[in-house]
Order: sequence, then C-alpha cells, then structure tokens
Amino acid sequence: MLQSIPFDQTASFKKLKTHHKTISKVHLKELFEEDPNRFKKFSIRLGDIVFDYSKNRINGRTRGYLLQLAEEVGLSDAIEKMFTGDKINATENRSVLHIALRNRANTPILSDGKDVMPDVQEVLEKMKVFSGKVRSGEWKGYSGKTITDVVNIGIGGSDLGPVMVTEALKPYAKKGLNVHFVSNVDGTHIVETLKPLNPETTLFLIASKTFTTQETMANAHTARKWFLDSAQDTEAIKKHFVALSTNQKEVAAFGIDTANMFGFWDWVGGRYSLWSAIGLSIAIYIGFQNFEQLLLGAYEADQHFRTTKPDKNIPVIMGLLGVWYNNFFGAQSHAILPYDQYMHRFAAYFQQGDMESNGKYVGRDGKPVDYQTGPVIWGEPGTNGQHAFYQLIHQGTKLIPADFIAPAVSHNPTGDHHAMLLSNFFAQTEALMNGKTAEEVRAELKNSGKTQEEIDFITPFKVFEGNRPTNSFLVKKITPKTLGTLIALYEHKIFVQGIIWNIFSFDQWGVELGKQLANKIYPELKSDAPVATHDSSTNGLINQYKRWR
Ligand SMILES: O=P(O)(O)OC[C@H]1O[C@H](O)[C@H](O)[C@@H](O)[C@@H]1O
Repeated sequence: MLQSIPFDQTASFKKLKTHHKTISKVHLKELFEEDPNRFKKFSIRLGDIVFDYSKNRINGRTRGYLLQLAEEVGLSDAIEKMFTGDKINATENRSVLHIALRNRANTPILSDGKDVMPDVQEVLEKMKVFSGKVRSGEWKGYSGKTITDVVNIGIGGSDLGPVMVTEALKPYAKKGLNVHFVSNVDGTHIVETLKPLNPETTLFLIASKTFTTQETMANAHTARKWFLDSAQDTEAIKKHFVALSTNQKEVAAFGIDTANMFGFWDWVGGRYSLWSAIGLSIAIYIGFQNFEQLLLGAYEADQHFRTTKPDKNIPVIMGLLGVWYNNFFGAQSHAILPYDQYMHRFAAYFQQGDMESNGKYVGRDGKPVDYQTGPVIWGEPGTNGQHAFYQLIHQGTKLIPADFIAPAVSHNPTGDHHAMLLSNFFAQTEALMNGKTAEEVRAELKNSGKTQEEIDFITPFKVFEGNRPTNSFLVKKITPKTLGTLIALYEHKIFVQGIIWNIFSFDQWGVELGKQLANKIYPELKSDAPVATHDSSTNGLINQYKRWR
C-alpha cells in the first residue's frame, strides 16, 4: 500500500512556494549568462538519448527543493513497491507490473506471492511463434492464401500503443504485410478499413483486456459477419481471428478458439499494455526480434528509474519539472512535440497514458485534493505545429512547458531535409528561451525603409518575451530500442507525478459514468417514441435525433 502524504503539506512545498517568488522573476537568459556550465549541470545521458532540461526556469536550489519533495513524499519507496509487486493500485486491489513484461533479466517478480515471469515468458514465446508464422507466410487463411493484412480491433489502451509504435517503427516493417487499426464504434471506421481488404488474406486481432468493451465487441462482431459472408464456414474463424485478452470465458463465448488466445493479467493496466499480448500487431509488423528490442529499451529505462539517484534520474526530473510548472507557475497543459514524422501519434498515445492516469481530484486519503493534478497533454509533430499553434506558445498569455524530441539520424536522409528539420528543432527551444527584445526588433527594422512612426507602431507586436521552458530529447536514431526507452521514461514520469500528487494513477473510474449512461440510452433509441426520462437538454437532443434519423 502506498502512504498518503498530501504534497501541499510538506516542508519542501512551502520552500518551493517561497523560492518561486524570486526565481519566477529571473529570466532563463540570465540563468544561462550566470552559469556557463548549465547544459552540463542540467542534462542527463541514457544510452543513445540525451535529455537536456537546462532550458527550464530552475537553478540548483530549485532542483534541490524539488528533490527534497520527492524524498518527502516517499518516492523511492513507492518505486520499490511498484517493482516488487505491491498492490499499489489499491482501488482495484492490483499490483502494477508492466515492468515485468519487459524484465529482460527474467528475475522473479512476485504478485500475490507468485512469480509472474514464467507466464510472461510463455506468452512471449507464443507471440514469437505466431508472429513468425504470419510473417513467413506459413500461417494460411481458410482458402490456403498467406496473410497480407492484419486488423487490430481494440480501443484505448488496446489500440493507441500499437498504433503509435507501428507508426513510429514503420521503417522496420515487412513489405507486403499491412496493419490496420479499428477503434471507433462509428461504423465508418470498420467499413472504411475493410473496404479494400480480402477476407481470405485478412487476420483479425481482437484486442481487449476485458473482452466486454462495447466498441470493440461491436466492431469484432461486424468483422466476424463480414468474414463469414465470404468464408461461409464458422470453422474458418480459427484461421482468421485471434484474441488478446485476460478474459478466457468471453473469448470462448465470442467463438474464438482459446488456443488462439494470447493472455495477459489484471496487473497490466490497459494504457501500459503495449508490452504485453496487446503488442502482437507490433510483433507481426516489425518482427519479434525488433519487438524484443523495444522491450529491451524499456527495460533499460526501468533499470535507470529504479537504480539511478534522483538527481540523475530522467523520469524523476521530468516529473518534478512538471509539478513545478503545474503547481507553482499555474501551467495547465504540457506539449509533446516530436520532430519525427513517424512519431506523429506519440502525443496522442500519452494523452491516454497521462490524462487517464493522473486526471484525478481525489487524493489517496479519499478526500478531494486542494491543488492541481494532471496536466492537459497535447502536441503534434514539428514542423507542422510551428505553422499552427506555436504562435500561442511564443506570444500567448499561457505558460506551456514543452518537450521537444528529435532523432539525430533520419530513416529517410533525403536531400537536406533532416538538417532543415533539426535546425528548426534547435531554433525553437532557443527562441522560446531567449525571445527577442524591443531593442533587437528596432535594430532589425532600422534599415527596412519604414518610418520611425511605423517602427514605433510595429515594435511591441514583434517582441518575444522568451522565458518559455522546454525539455529537449535528442535521440541518436528512433529504433525499436530507443523508442522503448523513451516510452518507458514517459510512463515513469507519470508515476512520479501521481506519487507526488498523492493520487492513484492506475485506475480510471472517470471513464465509467459516460459508459453507464450510454448503456441506458442505447435501448431508448430503438423505438421512435419520444423520451421524457432525462433533463430537457438530453430529451430535446434525443427526440430531435429520432425525428431526423
Ligand atoms: O482493453 P479493454 O478492456 O477493451 O479496454 C479498453 C479501454 O477502455 C476503458 O474504458 C479504459 O478507459 C481504458 O483504460 C482501456 O484501455
């Protein structure tokens, strides 16, 4: 069990509050001028990743207080509890062991007194064999043809991870074997996905931890019907449908042979499950060896998180910096900006990872907290974002801490594209930090042919305050291994913040109410009779829908 320590009642919280009053008046530029060793002091190297957090509104003292905060809330103890299978997900009475899924040392990890590693290894072995057969063409469809298209049907944690990783690692894909993802219950998603596909060469992975999720079950049944319309034989389902789930009973009830089921366990949270059987689409797409590299990268991040001192610990520092802006500067959101087109779903992935984990107002003591918790996570790949929303980051009234991520080596070294991309990556964090003063603007306009009056008018609009904080992740190359490390670092950052905010990061009760109400409304939509059981807005909308449909 985790302790409950309201973070605003810690001694370091008070110190940080007082310290904030002075440091918030200091410009980042001054911090760099004062200390030529800032980059060295405030950056950490982990394998092929450099994490530079020097462009943050902190000095050594800030870092000291933040690290004290981590100590006061018992972070090291909490980390150890996660790694040793303690039931830190108390509201669901579960261990939190996604770290076991990538425990490449295979050392025993106990949950409920039982070593989970033999089961983890068994499923990995099964994934290896199966993905190998699909990739080699040995696995045949009902008419004897090899599989060309894999459709993963799942939503939330059973979709976003595989989507993000298969996109990010496209250069490692096998030619002629495509993956598709269907998540939305909107019929458009499955209809459009199936349109170009041939049932004889399509393999469906039904991915659902619970195997009861409405969207996934609806899409799975539609896929089953589409398939049987062509195969005309329920026996053929065996060759075209597999299940990734913890729920054997429901898998069998759906008609999938449980021999074709890849299991996982209740100690794997949906949004932390891409490392489990839920990653089967990844293993098929990039090959099992590459999938193992992804696990290895995450394992290295796990080791780093568990064993490195807090001041050199990337997720700890990431988490503390987030708390610094969220709770002391009043920042409401955090942007994730990968300068890598393949990583275009990275921010979307961590919207679930972070917001479903830390979007909570009830503390671990069961009482509402008096402070802000999880930030709004958002972002798009650079340079597209620059031409869309960076205006607000540079000159808006909101403070938006941002993470910039870029590979030094591109998978597509076409012409000078990568140098151009990287020059933008470097320039943006520099610009956000330094800004541009009125004097600099005036000097630039001096020989522009403008009158003094025109210069006076335009100058304030061209001034950039700067002082906008950023982190930079410079990665040698986005490979399965470095991507695995990056994802795990972000996962652990979420953990750190949940511990500090004294909330339970591994449940998600907040998604239940909407589901419950949808289940109540769904039968009401069957008849054309007007409804009167809701508030006037909901009744009005439902009844208009009934008139129009
Ligand atoms: O994998 P499933 O059981 O189908 O769940 C899919 C998703 O739905 C739930 O509503 C949760 O919000 C997510 O955390 C979960 O990943």
